[in-house]
Amino acid sequence: MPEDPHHSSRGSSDHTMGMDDVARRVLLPVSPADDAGGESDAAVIDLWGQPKIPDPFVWPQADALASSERELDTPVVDVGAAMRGGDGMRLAAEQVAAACASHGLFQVTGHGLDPALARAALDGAAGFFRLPLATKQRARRAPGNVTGFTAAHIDRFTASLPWKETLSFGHRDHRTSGSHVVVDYFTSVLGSDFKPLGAVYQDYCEAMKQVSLAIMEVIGVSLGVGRSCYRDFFDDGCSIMRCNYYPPCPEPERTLGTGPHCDPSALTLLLQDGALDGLQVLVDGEWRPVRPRPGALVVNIGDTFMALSNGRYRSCLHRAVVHRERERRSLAFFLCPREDRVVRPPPRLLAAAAAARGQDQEGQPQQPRRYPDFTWADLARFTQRHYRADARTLDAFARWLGAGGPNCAAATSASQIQDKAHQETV
Ligand SMILES: C=C1C[C@]23C[C@@]1(O)CC[C@H]2[C@]1(C)CCC[C@@](C)(C(=O)O)[C@H]1[C@@H]3C(=O)O
Ligand SMILES: O=C(O)CCC(=O)C(=O)O
Ligand SMILES: [Fe+2]
Repeated sequence: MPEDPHHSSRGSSDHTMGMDDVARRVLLPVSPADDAGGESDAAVIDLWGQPKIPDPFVWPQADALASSERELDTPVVDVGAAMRGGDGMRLAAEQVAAACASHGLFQVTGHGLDPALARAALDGAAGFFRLPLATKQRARRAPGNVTGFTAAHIDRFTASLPWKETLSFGHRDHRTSGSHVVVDYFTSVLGSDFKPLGAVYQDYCEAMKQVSLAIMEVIGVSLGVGRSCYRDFFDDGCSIMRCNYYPPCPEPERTLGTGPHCDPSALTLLLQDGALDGLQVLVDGEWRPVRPRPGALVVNIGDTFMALSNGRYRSCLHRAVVHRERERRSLAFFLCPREDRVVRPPPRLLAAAAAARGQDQEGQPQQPRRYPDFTWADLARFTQRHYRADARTLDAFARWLGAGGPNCAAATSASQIQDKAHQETV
């Protein structure tokens, strides 16, 4: 790491900073007017050593309610065996179909991710979040943009703040883009000292992209549209990589690291660090933990894929809790289509579904569509500018599009129907 993490610009350089000292300060806006957007002045609040969490971090009771002790039963899919075809693919497709039709989450092994690269990516995140706030702020997220560094999303929201820091950046395959976009991002916003860290994440993203495409082959088989249908759709996609850092929290039962939501993207590959759990999925009214399995990636369906499967595969409703004594890190790779690609279920999927219901001959040649056509650019804009991603993003987005979407003033008010606590503009 280019800067000495033990030297803090946060005024606490008189003690040695360890892992547990990372990022216990968040930015709080000076006045409500600062929330309107733009590069506002911000005050710094030190969370370290506070006996209680500041009010904006307190989540409404319903969201913070108890977690179940019962681990979620998730299939472990060997994607390496699936790629070899035959029984491996058949079994994988069955496992994926069952998980995605119920809660939308499964785990993957046989993915070929180099453990040394996984370790470098996790350690790189630990090192980054240990840096002085002023250094991290060089990558500060610009208003309306998903990429960059944020502390508790304080620049976007005023209530139900998540107890976390994040660093997000876009990825486009080196193969299709011809450039190393992640390396370029790190060097341009953080400086050339960060080129090696950028290279780690460039490699990590390339690996995650390949695993995602392999999973798309399995998903295609599981939905009866063949191996290449969804793989080809995402081949030239752009994705988002997010490093999540959850500091220890004095009142973990009153706040959340990441609130209840469905990922707006298509597919998420999550790497959890160590044995500390935090990710939970809502099943039959209970928040069930997904315990980290050594070497496995957690995979979940997002809203964009739910639309691409015409609602057959469920976007996974999940959240992340925090801990009193221990910090937690996770790396999320969000697979997204190319911004301008139209998201609509493949005709073969709609026809097969209609045939299964005996409607292919006359009357209704295709299964009715559950969601309108959209582009990832529009959904991304909706979640960054008009709506805080939650459990109902896709339906709210469909209503917003119905009211005119990005081109219509009325559409903005349509996006404001939701719960005030969850709806803030940037
Ligand atoms: C497109 C996106 C929006 C969020 C990041 C992501 O890339 C995918 C997941 C979304 C998010 C994590 C869902 C929970 C709420 C959120 C605000 C967060 O707590 O980080 C979401 C992200 C966002 O930055 O809007
Ligand atoms: O940290 C986790 O386990 C989950 C994070 C998450 O859901 C997200 O970043 O979208
Ligand atoms: Fe998520």
